Amino acid sequence: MDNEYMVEMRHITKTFGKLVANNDVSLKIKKGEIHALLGENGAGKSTLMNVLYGLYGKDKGTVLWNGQEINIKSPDEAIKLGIGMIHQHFMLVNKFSVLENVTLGIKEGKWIEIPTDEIRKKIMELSDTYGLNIKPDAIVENLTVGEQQRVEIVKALYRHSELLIMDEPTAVLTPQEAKQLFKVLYKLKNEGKSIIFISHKLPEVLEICDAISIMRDGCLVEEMENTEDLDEAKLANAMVGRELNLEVVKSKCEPGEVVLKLEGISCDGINASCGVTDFSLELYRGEIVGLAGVDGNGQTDLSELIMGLRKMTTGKIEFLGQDISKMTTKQRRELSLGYIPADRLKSAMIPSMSLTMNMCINKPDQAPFGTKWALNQKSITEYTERKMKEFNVVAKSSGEVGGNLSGGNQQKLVLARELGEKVDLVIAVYPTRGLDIDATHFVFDTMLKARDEGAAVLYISTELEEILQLSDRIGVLYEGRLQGIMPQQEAEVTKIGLMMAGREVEVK
Ligand SMILES: Nc1ncnc2c1ncn2[C@@H]1O[C@H](COP(=O)(O)OP(=O)(O)OP(=O)(O)O)[C@@H](O)[C@H]1O
Repeated sequence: MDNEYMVEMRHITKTFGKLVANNDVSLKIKKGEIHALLGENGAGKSTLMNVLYGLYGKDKGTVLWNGQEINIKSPDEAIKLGIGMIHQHFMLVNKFSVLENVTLGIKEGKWIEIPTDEIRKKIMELSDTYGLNIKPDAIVENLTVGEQQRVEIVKALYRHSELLIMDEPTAVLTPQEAKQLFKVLYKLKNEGKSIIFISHKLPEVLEICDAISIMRDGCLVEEMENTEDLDEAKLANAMVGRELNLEVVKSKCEPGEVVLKLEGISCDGINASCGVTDFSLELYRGEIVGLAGVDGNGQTDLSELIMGLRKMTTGKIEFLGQDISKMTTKQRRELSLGYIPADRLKSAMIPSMSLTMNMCINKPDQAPFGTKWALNQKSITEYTERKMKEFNVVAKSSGEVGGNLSGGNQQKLVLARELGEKVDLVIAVYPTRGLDIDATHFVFDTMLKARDEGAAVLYISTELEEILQLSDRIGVLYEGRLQGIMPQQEAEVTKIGLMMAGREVEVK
């Protein structure tokens, strides 16, 4: 008999030592539906999906695929069944072509040579059918993040996936790319395929999902159909189990002296990035300057240039009146500034190291962490545990490795390290990416607190809503240039939108 459900997970329990990441969770996914899996950071969503995909073994429970009980022991087995998973951090080999990535790991029967022409044809067919716009011979590192995600989709479809698990697929996409992705998802759904959609962005969940399951503290607490009367507040409250205050309260901006002065700074792009061209900006004490822009317009280049991680080809950088243009990154790090880089797992922390080591990583030779001769483990642990409490970092212990924390807790640890002491300057790039509502508001509060204590904050984000809520002045970055800057009161969404698309708009 044909089964209504593509997959049923029954009473799944998964523990990591004493931590119960999934506690008796039951989840049913119908054929031909987009099913949202929601929950705060650390609620257990990724763990449940990793169990389904065979990355983690379960302690208890059963999984049914098309009504048949199965026991998936590896991703290979999951893929063979028709389960595809697209992780937040893509699993592509950057130096390889799309075609090479698609075929990676496939054993084509008895073929000695891979039938390249056939595969190329098939990729082009899939790309056409689903409007993915993917060229089989393009090299992955030259593709935008949106294109790389579409390569992941092609890869899954090439392997005949019937169920696609997508872990925060829009976190790295521009609004336009997200819309394009939704079209692909609708098409897949209309063909009877199912999608599990993990997201922290409630408007898009309400826009595209048919059903919603909510996890909290490892348990599945609610399942609902996406009906007319459902709204963001209801979802948010169900996720956290209490009424949330989502208001951003800001004191009046009273700018002081210039903290950071960027005078015509430039750097070349690397890989697919556009670099920075002749960028000038003064940042004052006690203000937040929000820098809006579509991803890939030089955001990372700019922040890395300020931090001395990139070679400056023109210009001058002053910090509190001192020319720091020639300083090394280590010397800049010793100034009173906090830097939150865009890529949490690659640039902000070392996932395989403990939280204590991640806490002292920038200044291991300084108090309270140690001297140039030795680390003071006791003092590092005490400091880390105190800051973890202050910044609500939830982890088994300070000895836990960073990679085992949920995204929100990783980011809170980075904030605790960078803004745990009073600073004069904050450079934050996409600081809320992948964070749940509560953690996002924690980031907002931390930024506003730094501003109120006299820091100048450069807040770089692709989320216009956030920029409008937090900033005192708003600039737009387009192809590595400052397209314009205006006081928050004069910022209109349409005006900024046009500037983000590279249009010249008059600003006072
Ligand atoms: N490999 C692991 N070893 C130890 N603990 C882990 C491991 N993976 C996850 N955890 C823990 O299990 C809990 C659930 O984490 P999980 O990543 O499933 O949450 P999530 O809901 O996906 O969060 P996010 O929205 O931040 O991605 C967290 O407390 C996390 O620290």
